[in-house]
Amino acid sequence: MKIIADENMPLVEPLFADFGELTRLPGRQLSPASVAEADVLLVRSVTQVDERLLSQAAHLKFVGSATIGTDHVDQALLARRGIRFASAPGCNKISVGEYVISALLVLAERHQLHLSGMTLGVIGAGNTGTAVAERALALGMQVCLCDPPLADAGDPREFVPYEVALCSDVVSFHVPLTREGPYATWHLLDEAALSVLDGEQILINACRGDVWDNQALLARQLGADPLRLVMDVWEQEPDLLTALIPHTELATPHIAGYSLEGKMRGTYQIYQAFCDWIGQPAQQPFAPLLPKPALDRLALQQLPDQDLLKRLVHLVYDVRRDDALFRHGFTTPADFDRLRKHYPERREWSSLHLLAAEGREHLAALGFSLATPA
Ligand SMILES: NC(=O)C1=CN([C@@H]2O[C@H](COP(=O)(O)OP(=O)(O)OC[C@H]3O[C@@H](n4cnc5c(N)ncnc54)[C@H](O)[C@@H]3O)[C@@H](O)[C@H]2O)C=CC1
Ligand SMILES: O=C(O)C(=O)[C@H](O)COP(=O)(O)O
Repeated sequence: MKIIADENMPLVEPLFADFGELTRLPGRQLSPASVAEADVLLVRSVTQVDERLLSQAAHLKFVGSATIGTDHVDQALLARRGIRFASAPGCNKISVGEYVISALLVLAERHQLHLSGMTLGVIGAGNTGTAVAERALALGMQVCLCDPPLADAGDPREFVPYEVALCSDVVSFHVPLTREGPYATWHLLDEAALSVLDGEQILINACRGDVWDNQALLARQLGADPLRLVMDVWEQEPDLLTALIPHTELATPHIAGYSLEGKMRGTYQIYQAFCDWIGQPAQQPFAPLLPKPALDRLALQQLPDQDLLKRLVHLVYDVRRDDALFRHGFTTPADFDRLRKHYPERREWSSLHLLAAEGREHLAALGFSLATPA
């Protein structure tokens, strides 16, 4: 079996080498010729899996994308050609949740805001949106959810219309990119939506760049009442509207989901789907594949208040690191891909085991691991 895999996927060798001949290639440069002989294709979000790419791939039987988003894959084409497709739903939802909370803690300090009591509108209440909502609730924020598809499908949670969610102090977007249908998300934040916002509001995009009209946003930022923006994703990555960057509070190169755990879970979920497809049990367990974190144990001597929580969160992951790397290291589209390829290790909060006498439920609700006294 010939397996072609994106060079930026972790764990491919230990999980897939036994199944055939493995070739690793840069995902953005995959061409019809390079995948022509493939039986199995393993990609990330930068590879457009479409008619053109698969035009010579006569033997292809399985495509796996180690990502949550699937807008880069023509799934109807794969179905027509009888090619099995698997993505990795939820694989990096914790990473996205932690990115958003780190960003909120940074902005709260910068603008002297008290998160507890502030309102958060979550647009898209699936895996990542829920991960954000749960952590924000644990910080005392008032959360409202906007998700018309789930509301229409009878999800028992309470939902508000988009216009209502847009009035929140913080509005965080977690929708898939869709261009058609009643719930299309392309340019969900357009000139009209921007016109109802005021400059005190914080807007976060950690889903897909095209969900926000970047030109309309730049026009808004150049006016008298700019918004407080946190942008992880951009229209036309990696060739983005660079003029926007100086008008953001935090800017990063599409790494919200890049915790080590999140990336590894993505490959692992594809491995599970692949094993299921070939009718074999997934032999390898996930936990032993994760390396030990540099910092894994800490004892707390006081109740974890907002300030201590902020310090704990930023001990594990501080979004300002990624913002600084991006602001200083990004000039050309190639830099965008380089920063992503050489992304420094980042662990999830659960990698830190806290020994705490008080506030254990609160720490657990945020996603830290609790250590048991020796
Ligand atoms: N920046 C990054 O690194 C990452 C970005 N993503 C992006 O985030 C997106 C969301 O991820 P998940 O939450 O895991 O997906 P999900 O599929 O679990 O949830 C998406 C939710 O959005 C809702 N939705 C769809 N159209 C909507 C609309 N017009 N208005 C409001 N809600 C709408 C859906 O009903 C669904 O509940 C992914 O599709 C992916 O594109 C995901 C992971 C990492
Ligand atoms: O999972 C998703 O969806 C994402 O957006 C990924 O985190 C993006 O990572 P790459 O696939 O572009 O490496």
